[in-house]
Amino acid sequence: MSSPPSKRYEQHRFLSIAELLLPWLTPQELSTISCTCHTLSRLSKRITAVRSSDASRSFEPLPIPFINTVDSHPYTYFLYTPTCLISSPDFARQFWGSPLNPNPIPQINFDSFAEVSGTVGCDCGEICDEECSCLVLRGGVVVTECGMSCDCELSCGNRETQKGVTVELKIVRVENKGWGLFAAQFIPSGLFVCEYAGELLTTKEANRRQQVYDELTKGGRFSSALLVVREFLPSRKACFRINIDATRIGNVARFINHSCDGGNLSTVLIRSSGALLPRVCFFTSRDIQAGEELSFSYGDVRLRPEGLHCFCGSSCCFGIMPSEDT
Ligand SMILES: C[S@@+](CC[C@H](N)C(=O)[O-])C[C@H]1O[C@@H](n2cnc3c(N)ncnc32)[C@H](O)[C@@H]1O
Repeated sequence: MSSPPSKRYEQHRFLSIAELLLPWLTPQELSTISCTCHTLSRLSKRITAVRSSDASRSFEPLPIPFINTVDSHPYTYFLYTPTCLISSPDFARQFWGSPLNPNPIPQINFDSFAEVSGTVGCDCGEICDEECSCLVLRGGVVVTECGMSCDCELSCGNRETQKGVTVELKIVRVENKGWGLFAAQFIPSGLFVCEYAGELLTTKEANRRQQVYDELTKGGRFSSALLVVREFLPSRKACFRINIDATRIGNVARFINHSCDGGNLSTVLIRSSGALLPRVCFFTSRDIQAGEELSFSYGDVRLRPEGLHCFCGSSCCFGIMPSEDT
């Protein structure tokens, strides 16, 4: 007769299974499970520490930590995507914060919707130069990059916004504003910081969600990140609109707060060869020192008495945040 497994073996097996399962849990679920025994409580604490050390969970080239000296929130939970996607109900959880495997190979199914089949890119070879047919400048700013239909590699110089977040950033808890995105190094003017990534929505769905978010915001303690960007013709008529919701699925750009003076970031719509839609990208509009908060203007201020109070602190602050008329 074989002897029963030792207590040590049972404990080891229990821990191995817990280490595989717990990184899939939300903070609420982790907190509930951590009440059940010391082992799970210790493991939950280690997962929380790993999560706070990198909001990007290795999707970006550099870690982007949460720093909080204001209250007890260690991090905000959301699903990470480095670029926009069309969400599906299957994408409901993401493995995040395993102490044993803190840098899993990120797996996201980048939808083929994004590619326009049959388009022709450049044929420069591995690396493009200023003669590249994909390169389009508007007001000195590159607005068209190489893309899926080109032969060049990701290392090509005309793909500046496709390499993820390459400047050091941190997410800092700010009095009255929740989290904010901050520079953790000097960033010169005109440099790419990050894309605004999240779920691409139809205007109908964006309107529906905005109403839900407005209601939740009234209850306090809820922060949404639904961005609407419009492109205008020289006649000032809007010709294109893109709705990106980073509230549930997004990237670090979801932490950028509003500033009434326009902030220190400018928004540029970048198109790339073969891609169906442009991407909303943030570039520094002036030199930014290490430790400065990054911000941009959320849009026209419509002074509504029920609008959120603005704490941007700029000398031209309107006192109320712009409300997007979606
Ligand atoms: C895209 S999120 C920015 C990140 C957010 N602070 C957080 O903690 O997740 C937008 C929300 O941040 C807050 N926020 C942004 N800018 C603000 C400002 N200037 N003053 C007060 N709250 C601000 C509002 O709650 C707003 O709905």
